Amino acid sequence: MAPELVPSAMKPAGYCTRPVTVPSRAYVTFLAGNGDYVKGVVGLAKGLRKVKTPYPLVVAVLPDVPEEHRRILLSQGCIVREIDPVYPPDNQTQFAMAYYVINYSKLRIWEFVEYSKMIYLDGDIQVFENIDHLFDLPDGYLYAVMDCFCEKTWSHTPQYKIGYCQQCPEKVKWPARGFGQPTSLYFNAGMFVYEPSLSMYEDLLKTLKITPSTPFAEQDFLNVYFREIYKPIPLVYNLVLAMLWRHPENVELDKVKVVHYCAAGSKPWRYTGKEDNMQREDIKVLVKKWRDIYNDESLDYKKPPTPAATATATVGEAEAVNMQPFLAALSEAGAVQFVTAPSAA
Ligand SMILES: O=c1ccn([C@@H]2O[C@H](COP(=O)(O)OP(=O)(O)O)[C@@H](O)[C@H]2O)c(=O)[nH]1
Ligand SMILES: OC[C@H]1O[C@H](O[C@@H]2[C@@H](O)[C@H](O)[C@@H](O)[C@H](O)[C@@H]2O)[C@H](O)[C@@H](O)[C@H]1O
Ligand SMILES: [Mn+2]
Repeated sequence: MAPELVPSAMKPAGYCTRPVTVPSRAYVTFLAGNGDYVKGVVGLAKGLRKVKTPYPLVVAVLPDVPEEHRRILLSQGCIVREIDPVYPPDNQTQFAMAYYVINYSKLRIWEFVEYSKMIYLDGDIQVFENIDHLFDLPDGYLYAVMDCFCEKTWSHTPQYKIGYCQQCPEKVKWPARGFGQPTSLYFNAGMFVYEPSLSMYEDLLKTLKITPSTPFAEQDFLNVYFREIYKPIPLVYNLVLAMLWRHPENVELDKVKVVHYCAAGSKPWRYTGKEDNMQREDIKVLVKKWRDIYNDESLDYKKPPTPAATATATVGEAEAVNMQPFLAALSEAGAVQFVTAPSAA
């Protein structure tokens, strides 16, 4: 994006004449603990390199991430930023997964205001095709892919109990009576496009303090907080693996750009094939695709040459994407109203 110049009419006397550069963009992920998720983040860093994005990967690490893991991430060209944990208010909630309590710390990424726009990706996500064009989506919204309510992890919810899922709203309709308002569109918080903002960051933390925690932890919280400005984007940007067996009619696997290895047993770096659905051919193919990138030494980060040489070097030409057809297609997708970019005029 060209640096913004301040129009001369607006320049008070003695105003600095250097161009005001627009803050930059980056991908961001979250790493906690000293376990094997660091492999997920290394895989993500190499996958982003493979699709030739010019934008860096920032890794928000909790204090418990060991020095050795931080060194590995730095050696893979990541920007490592330590964050303090964020804890939800004490209450007796039963999280869908006990470790979800650490995921509230994801909220710290709203504080990364040196970036004008960021794409958050879980450490168990892989980007197989360039998605840089998402950075050009109109500001003022949070963009993410709709989740699925059909896995057992949702058995605590009313929608699961009646077999309702937003992925197939016609199959079992939300009952007119007795169930209150239908759940507004609900996104998977493993991937989203957002704009860091200190005021929003402070409000998020203030709001969290008075919000009882719920089974899907920060994902539930983010869905409530952003319900007015959430804009769904197609599932090609975050294939929650359960969609393959829950809603195969909604999935065109060869068009999928981003895969989210969130189904039980699907984390590629510890896949054994023993859990339900893990012997499926498509799962085996997707795990191998992830492992091929992770093991590809040609995708390891190479320190750029001396500054003089880097003045001209390009990190890799991500193809320029004209947003209009993409946005028009989103809206034509029909199922849900997608935002369209304001006309160029
Ligand atoms: O021990 C852990 C658990 C989770 N995470 C981070 O938190 C994210 C959300 O957890 P997870 O992806 O396991 O949730 P799921 O999407 O599978 O529900 C992960 O992708 C990691 O980025 C981590 O770093 N260490
Ligand atoms: O802390 C709550 C987590 O909730 C979400 O994971 C869930 C959700 O996707 C369900 O729909 C699936 O059924 C389930 O398997 C999966 O674990 C996010 O992916 C993760 O980033 C994080 O926010
Ligand atoms: Mn995940």
